[in-house]
Amino acid sequence: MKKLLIYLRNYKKESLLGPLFKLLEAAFELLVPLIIAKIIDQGILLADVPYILRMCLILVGLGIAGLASSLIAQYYAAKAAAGFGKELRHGLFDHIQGLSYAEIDQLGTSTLITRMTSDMNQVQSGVNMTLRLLLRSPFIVFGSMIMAFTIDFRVALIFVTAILLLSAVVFIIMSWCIPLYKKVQGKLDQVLLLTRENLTGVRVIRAFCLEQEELQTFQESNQQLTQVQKYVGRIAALMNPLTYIVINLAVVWLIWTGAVQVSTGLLTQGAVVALYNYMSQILTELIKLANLIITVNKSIACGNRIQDVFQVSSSLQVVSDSAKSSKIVSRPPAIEFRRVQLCYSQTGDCALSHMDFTIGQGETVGIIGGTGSGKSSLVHLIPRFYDVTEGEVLVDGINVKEYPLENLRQKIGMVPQKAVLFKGTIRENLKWGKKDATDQEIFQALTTAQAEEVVNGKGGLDYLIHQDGKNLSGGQRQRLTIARALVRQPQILILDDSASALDFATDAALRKAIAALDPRPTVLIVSQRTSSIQHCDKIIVLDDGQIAGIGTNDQLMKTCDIYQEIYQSQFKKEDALDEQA
Ligand SMILES: Nc1ncnc2c1ncn2[C@@H]1O[C@H](COP(=O)(O)OP(=O)(O)OP(=O)(O)O)[C@@H](O)[C@H]1O
Repeated sequence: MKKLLIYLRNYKKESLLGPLFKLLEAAFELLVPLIIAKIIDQGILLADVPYILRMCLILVGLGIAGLASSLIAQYYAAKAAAGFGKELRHGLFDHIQGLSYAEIDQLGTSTLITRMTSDMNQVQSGVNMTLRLLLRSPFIVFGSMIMAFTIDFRVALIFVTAILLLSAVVFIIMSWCIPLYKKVQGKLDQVLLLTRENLTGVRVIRAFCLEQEELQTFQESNQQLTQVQKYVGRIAALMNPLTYIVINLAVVWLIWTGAVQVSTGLLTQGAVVALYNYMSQILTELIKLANLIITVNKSIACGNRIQDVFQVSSSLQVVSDSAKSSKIVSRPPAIEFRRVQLCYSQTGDCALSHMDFTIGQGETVGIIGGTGSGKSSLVHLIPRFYDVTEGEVLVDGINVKEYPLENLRQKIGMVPQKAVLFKGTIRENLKWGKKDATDQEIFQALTTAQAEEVVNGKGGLDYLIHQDGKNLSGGQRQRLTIARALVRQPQILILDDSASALDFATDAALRKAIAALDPRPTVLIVSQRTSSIQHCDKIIVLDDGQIAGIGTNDQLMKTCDIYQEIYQSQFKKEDALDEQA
């Protein structure tokens, strides 16, 4: 958590002025009981009305000065906390963006969202409250005690006893609560995970009539969260009654001792009232301090969760110097896999092994294989979404690890399996491919992607896409994501099963348009359909993470059993469908 405080560096002035003005406010407050004592002992006792009025004016002055100091302190503390929150959020977001898929998979998106939102808010309010109360409350508590000592030594010992007892109560309750706050945030992660999965998968859940089961699972998770929250809440709720008991006993003891001292003439009535006021101030401040400690502890628990994310460093070792990556190699293969192995976890089986092949410049290569055979894993290695466990992946003759990440990814147009679009206009979405793309360039890409009619049908590039592209069909989304990748005119175009929602005719037209591009990119088409890849220059057949065959359609039909099986099963099906039609 301490390391996060670096994000306050641009708010040093505010972080200093906030607590200082709070101290000033506290100092004014500490003077009030003394003035009241004077009004009682001198003004009321001697019936000196002008003196009473003068003192009342001083009280009003102290009140106004205290209020002004408090407002200024709140302003600076809020400014520092909001600024801290903004910079920390920015820093965390930036850090997460730099992580590879492997770390993001390992952490999980739900917990990252909780850490970016709920944890972040908690840390921000912790900083705000700390700046306002961390100095003020102890200052009032010890200031009141010192003031009590200046009034009467024996009575002041009551203060010392009360403060020691109160500190013990606060300490015990806090040590009980702190570990539980972390647990609460963990349970919150689970609830968020379920919420997220249910909201994104709502159609599937309804299609399978699983609403009741999902509701049940959610209720169980929510119940667990509530139980931990209630348990912590009950312990934390002990704080106020216990502190009130201690303080009220101390007040009774104080009034008793004070009354005895007044009757023996050792203390004035005004002094007893002042001591009583100091005791009340201590009570108020200790309650604030206890709340501060609760908030700070929650913030520390949340801050540590954020810190944990910062501690996860990216496994992608990125080079910043582009000298090596820009060296000229004469007509190297566009892509080369050398003895590549990829294992997602150290213990589990490898998703890919013994991958050895080259893809020439401008070649169109199909990648086919059963479900889970490693097709997506293979193409993810090219833009370095994941790093190989063993071997090398080369682009234009250079190991992908030797490229600055941006240079490498600039070369590649990636169309992922899931067509993801963002809230915004079609134009904004397509400009993700190339920031300064003109409408003409966008329309060229749309034409190649067979998406021009989609855009025209929606009234043009200013059509507003809803979150996750919900107002578009699956096929429309796919065409737009293909166009987005084409806008940047990539050297390498990867279509990861991204034409699955297109009908055969559109799929064929798309392949034809891509083949006609000038300059012609190197194209990798991942597909489950033989019809989509059979005309490729080369086809790589994967089986259980290994290469089962490489060659053209004709070669593979003679040499690769797996390819023959896939081909025959699909063509029989398509023939049957044709007959039915
Ligand atoms: N992020 C990941 N973490 C752990 N294992 C993964 C991850 N992604 C894929 N795998 C595993 O790697 C293997 C290959 O998966 P991959 O997605 O590459 O297959 P695929 O051929 O593209 O499948 P499909 O055609 O169904 O999309 C599978 O066993 C899968 O469970």
